[in-house]
Amino acid sequence: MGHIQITPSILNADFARLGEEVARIPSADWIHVDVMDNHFVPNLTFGPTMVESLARSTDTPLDAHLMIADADRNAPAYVEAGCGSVTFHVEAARAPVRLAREIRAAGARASMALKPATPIEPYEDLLPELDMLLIMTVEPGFGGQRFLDLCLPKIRRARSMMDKHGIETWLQVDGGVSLETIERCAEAGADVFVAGSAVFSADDPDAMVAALREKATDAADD
Ligand SMILES: O=C(CO)[C@@H](O)[C@H](O)COP(=O)(O)O
Ligand SMILES: [Fe+2]
Repeated sequence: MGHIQITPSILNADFARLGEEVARIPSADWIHVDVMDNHFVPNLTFGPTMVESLARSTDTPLDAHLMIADADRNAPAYVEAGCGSVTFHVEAARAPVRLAREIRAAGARASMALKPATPIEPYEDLLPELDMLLIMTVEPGFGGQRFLDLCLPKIRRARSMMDKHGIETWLQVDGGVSLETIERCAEAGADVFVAGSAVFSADDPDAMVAALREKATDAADD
């Protein structure tokens, strides 16, 4: 398991003041940017041009979560836009191995996401091709949804597969992560935590990042 990292999602931030919003969370390890195309998910956010501007406005690396169709064709633009990590959904990729290799070759960390109903087992042999696996803990598309406990066994199974293969792939969880749910995720083996509404609805977002980090670290150490 890697060290605990907190990656706040800007989905619930004020899009008209994104630079200032990101500046409110200096202790974030990454900034999680949710790209939605109103096709793969029923919601629309922003594309590579805006992501490129955001990348230029902060020293914190960007973690792009692409909820877009035809990931094979569309994902490389987010490496070019300056993201340090690019996550595509396996449900939207025709050739996930080729795409992961392309993202790595272009200079970013390659990551693959699974929706709650997508099993991990068919992808076990593919894990060494990835720098990170994202297990969604809500149906992708919206912030502020309730955490799905039914995803916890999949997180445990993914962590044992990684241990079995002796690989350092990070295991990220995304959706409904809060002070109430983060311990369960860390105990199950997650080490990278996306939190959107928990961080941006807090009076002090950076203090919330610290509180989430402390809870996850304590749970992972137990
Ligand atoms: O990818 C998504 C939603 O599809 C997430 O990144 C959410 O934006 C996280 O928000 P919260 O569930 O933490 O409010
Ligand atoms: Fe996300």
